[in-house]
Amino acid sequence: MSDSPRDQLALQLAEAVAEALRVDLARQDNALLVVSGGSTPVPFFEALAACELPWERVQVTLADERWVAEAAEDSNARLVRAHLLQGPAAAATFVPLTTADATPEQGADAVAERLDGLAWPASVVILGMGGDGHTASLFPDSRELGLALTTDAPAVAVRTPSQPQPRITLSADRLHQAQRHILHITGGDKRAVLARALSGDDVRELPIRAFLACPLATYWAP
Ligand SMILES: O=C(O)[C@H](O)[C@@H](O)[C@H](O)[C@H](O)COP(=O)(O)O
Repeated sequence: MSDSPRDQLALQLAEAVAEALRVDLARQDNALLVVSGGSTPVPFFEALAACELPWERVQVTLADERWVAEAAEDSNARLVRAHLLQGPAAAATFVPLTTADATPEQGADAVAERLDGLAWPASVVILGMGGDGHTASLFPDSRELGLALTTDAPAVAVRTPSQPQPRITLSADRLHQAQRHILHITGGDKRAVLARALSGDDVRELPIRAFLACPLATYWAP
């Protein structure tokens, strides 16, 4: 791992997450980690995979997923398997968010059942953020954003004009069921979006706002 600010941030974040998991595993049988996809998390995944943990007692799931085959380039499950579930970390229990169903609407109930069997509240939820203030797949232009922000169902199928594929996302309610919330972002543009989010309260404009009062630890590097 290089000594670039982003790689150093990934290392810090991995150490903090590993310590949080250790603390929780000292008092419970299993600990749940919820991670986001996209490009930002890759160095964090690789740094966390190298951390010493009782991985067989760690559960990992996703904050959201594109409804594509796991072999697809833009599958978040593929990203997690390729960069996090490697070496000793391969012993973790990974729960993906897609099924063999053709659509997320058809698969949502089966995904909800899988999720309910995990060690909620999660030890840590790692959120990313897009330039439009979306997090997980809570997109400002999703028809289902209102539902995803208000339902107590664990997962919601979402279709978003700005996104090429249908997606499934953990609901805001389920994402709130965590002991620690971390926002992992990089670059000046996202820092500016976060500053805008902090200066307003319309969650539908910038859905990341649904998590700013969690409390939310932000890990940012230029
Ligand atoms: O499935 C996804 O894409 C993520 O869960 C999404 O919410 C991501 O965190 C943001 O889009 C940021 O993505 P980048 O890290 O690629 O900028």
